[in-house]
Amino acid sequence: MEGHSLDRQFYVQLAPFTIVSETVALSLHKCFLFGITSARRRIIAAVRCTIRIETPIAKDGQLLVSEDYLRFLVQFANEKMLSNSQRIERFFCAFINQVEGLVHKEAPDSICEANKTQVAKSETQLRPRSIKKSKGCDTQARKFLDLERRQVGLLLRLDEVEASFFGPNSGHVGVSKSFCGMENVSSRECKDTSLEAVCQLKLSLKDQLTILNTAAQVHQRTVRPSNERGRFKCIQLNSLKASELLYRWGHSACPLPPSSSMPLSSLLIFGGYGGSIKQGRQNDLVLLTIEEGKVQSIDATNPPVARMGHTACLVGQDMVVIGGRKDPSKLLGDVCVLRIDKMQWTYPKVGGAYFPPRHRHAAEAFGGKIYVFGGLNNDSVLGDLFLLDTLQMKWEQLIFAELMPPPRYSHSIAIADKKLFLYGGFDGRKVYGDLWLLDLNFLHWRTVVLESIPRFSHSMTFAVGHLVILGGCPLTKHANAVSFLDVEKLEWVHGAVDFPSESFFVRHSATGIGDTIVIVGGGLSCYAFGIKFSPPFLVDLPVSPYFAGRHKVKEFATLNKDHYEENARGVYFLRVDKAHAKVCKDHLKLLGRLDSRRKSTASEDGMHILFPLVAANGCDLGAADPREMLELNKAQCSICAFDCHINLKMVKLEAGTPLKPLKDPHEMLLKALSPLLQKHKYPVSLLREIPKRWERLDDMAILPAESFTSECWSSFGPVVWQMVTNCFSVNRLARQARIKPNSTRDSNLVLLYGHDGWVRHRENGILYCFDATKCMFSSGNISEKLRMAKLDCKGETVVDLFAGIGYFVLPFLAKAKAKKVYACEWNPPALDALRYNLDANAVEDRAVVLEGDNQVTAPQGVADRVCLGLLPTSEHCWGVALKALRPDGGVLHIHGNVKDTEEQQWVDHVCSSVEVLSRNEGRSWNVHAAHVERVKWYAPHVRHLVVDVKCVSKGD
Ligand SMILES: C[S@@+](CC[C@H](N)C(=O)[O-])C[C@H]1O[C@@H](n2cnc3c(N)ncnc32)[C@H](O)[C@@H]1O
Repeated sequence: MEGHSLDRQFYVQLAPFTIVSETVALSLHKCFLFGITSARRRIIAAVRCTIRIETPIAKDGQLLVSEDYLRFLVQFANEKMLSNSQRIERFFCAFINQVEGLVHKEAPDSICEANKTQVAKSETQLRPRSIKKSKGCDTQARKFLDLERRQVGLLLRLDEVEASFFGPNSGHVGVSKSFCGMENVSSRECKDTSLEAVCQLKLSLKDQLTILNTAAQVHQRTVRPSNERGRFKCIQLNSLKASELLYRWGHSACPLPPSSSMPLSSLLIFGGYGGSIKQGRQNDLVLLTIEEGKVQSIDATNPPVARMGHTACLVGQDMVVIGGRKDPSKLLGDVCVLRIDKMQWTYPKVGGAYFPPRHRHAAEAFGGKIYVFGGLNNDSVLGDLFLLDTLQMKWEQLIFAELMPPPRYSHSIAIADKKLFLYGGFDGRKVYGDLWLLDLNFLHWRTVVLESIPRFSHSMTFAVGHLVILGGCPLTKHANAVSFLDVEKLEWVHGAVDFPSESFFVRHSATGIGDTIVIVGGGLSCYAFGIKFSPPFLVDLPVSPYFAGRHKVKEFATLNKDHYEENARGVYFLRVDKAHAKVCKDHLKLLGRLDSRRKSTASEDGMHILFPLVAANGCDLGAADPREMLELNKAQCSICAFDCHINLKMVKLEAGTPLKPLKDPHEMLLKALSPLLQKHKYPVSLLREIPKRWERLDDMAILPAESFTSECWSSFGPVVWQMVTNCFSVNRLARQARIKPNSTRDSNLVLLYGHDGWVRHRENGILYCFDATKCMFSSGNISEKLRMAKLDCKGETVVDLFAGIGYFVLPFLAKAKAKKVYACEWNPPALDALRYNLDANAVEDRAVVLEGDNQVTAPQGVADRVCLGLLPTSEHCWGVALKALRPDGGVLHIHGNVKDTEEQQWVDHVCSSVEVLSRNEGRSWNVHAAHVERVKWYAPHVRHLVVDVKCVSKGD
């Protein structure tokens, strides 16, 4: 910042890395950039990172912060800048590898080492980083890329562009104007590569696209799949009229089976980001008729909000759209249904479990149900599996005993042969190349250990008996690679598609229709110039010798066939005589073996009860010995009051009774966790540590203190906590503990899963934000907060001697409309939260925060009302409270924990003590208990009481 006169408003801004690049997210994750940008007349000094913080540092020529602070910021920014430059170095090293490959037309691996030396050399030449002035522009030279000299570079121009990067390693490419300029100089074989010359270059859009296409060529040449089985012809559909309607990404594409109204195979494309004139999120429908090669916009009544990153599945005559993102701040969790025959959108009411909003999830329909996995919910990467029953329009969350796929987004799922395949994705750090398989009969996950390449934002579709995987990030590996997974043999084969060089398949859609794959949209994002979309393509598979003659296992018409019928697989029941039914049921429940989604039933002879069993770990229940399976050895039988000789029999009923959705999280957890304990040979008695009740604060479930206390639970790693958070539909998990009996009443909450304990909780229209691991929050006090909120405190001054995070201060101000509240508090985390909450509820102008011991800080003679919300007692502060009251009296709200047999004595004791204390203070007041509020049970036989003590001047 040296050298700038501070004549405008300056900010130090810690802002998100707005290139929003998947490259950047990968290779520069959590990196920082520091720079000064000028936006109109405002100049911003910015440190870019993943969290946005903006600090004004100067205004109208005046520094708003101390020089020391400014120095600290600059030093901080420089540190970030340094670590960032090291990351950029690695990024450029990867880039130059690609460039060398292009220039030498060699495989890049062979020159990697040479490049490292090259980069190191060019780096020494290019340092130090000084600001050079050129005519008419203020330019800071950093590094640059000169293809002829094979040097890496980046130019930072402060007057036009902040800084951006050109990255072949992803679906997004950031190009700074200055960088393009350098590339442009090179491609035109211009000898003058001085910085000044580069700065003065003005690029046309055509030049910019040339740069992008050059990058594409770099990618194309790098792909050489090892076990390549063929190259596939690709027909570009840019002859299509109005094909720019298909220039979009993050959209959905549903194959429509031929029908009387639409006799030809077609694709129905919905939403996404694109647009030929003005780009943005879309809510339009486009029909692509494959055989005719026709693209047309379709009108439908009552369309939903525009979105991208949603899913659309075909169920019968309905296209069911789920979720997506309306804009960066608005995630959607809605279900929109398009009646295809009427082209009419409807919005059914969806019941069942809570389905958290999300985008970049994956969904697939089967048997009238839509399976939805993962996605992004703001910063939370989801790993849940939901099932939407489109007949009943009900969400159900499926909970799994075994390991399930870790959370991710931009992955893909497909269903074939009653198996759900899940592949790839990204969790913000790791790119996944794992393939998971969910058996839809037994709802059992397993991983398929196969050679596969990590990727995300790719596509997966079904064609010629294979799952076909195309495109995705990182681009260097997948630009034209296509992978096939034989769903019967679970074998991979790889091939390559002859795409034209300027096509990029990231966030595109690929739909298998017979032996053809239809690719729509996708592209690359460029920071400086927007998105370059790919034209639509058809890939014909049977031209490859590998696939020629292979039978088409699934045609798209059958794959997408609407079959609502309930899965009629056989279901195993445990038969037990009626006398032992209850104890058997309890034991099955405890083991998590009772399939509570099915009904128990009486046998035909009326003598027995049949309990439906959950299949565990894929074991064949038909072959299982019921006694062994239920761990009914002698010891167990005595524990669970089982008669060892009880007659148990396994019975298979061919048609399963209809599934009832699992609702109770306790039941869901029993089902999910008992096989885990069994597998690791832990005693089933540990299941008693699974909580039956819990509290919810924000997206955190707070479990009772006695939950999951055995060490075995944490020994499983995060998997158990993930299951529990899935069951409660939350992202964080904590275990309650008794509030510390210290003077600050600290929280003892243990965070079991999640990043931090900061929660936002809204109650009675008031926002309470605090760190739940540091500050207590008693939801049992809600009645008292409501009571205080209902008081009419207009014109009153209130003193809260134990303000905490603002439990009562906020109701007094926001609801009871007190004129002023003095808030005494001495605990720093509570003070942070209190100040935040006053501000967040816009009542800070009527609050005075008094930091420190209330014995010292409390005001005197000002209050109409004093609140003493401390447990177990606030007796040591009654004197301070009396002094705070106005000379003519007022009301004290005195809290205390009181034995249920001693309530009246306590009230009498409070009143007489207050009277004595007031007399000692020289006040002449009548003291009486105007009301006693029973707030909650604090412990067995101990109540949290509040007595309203009225002190009235004797003269009144
Ligand atoms: C957390 S609230 C109590 C809320 C609730 N009624 C309860 O006790 O269950 C009590 C707050 O008073 C604060 N506190 C206790 N003694 C104090 C003192 N002498 N001066 C200022 N703050 C005090 C604690 O730091 C704490 O934040």
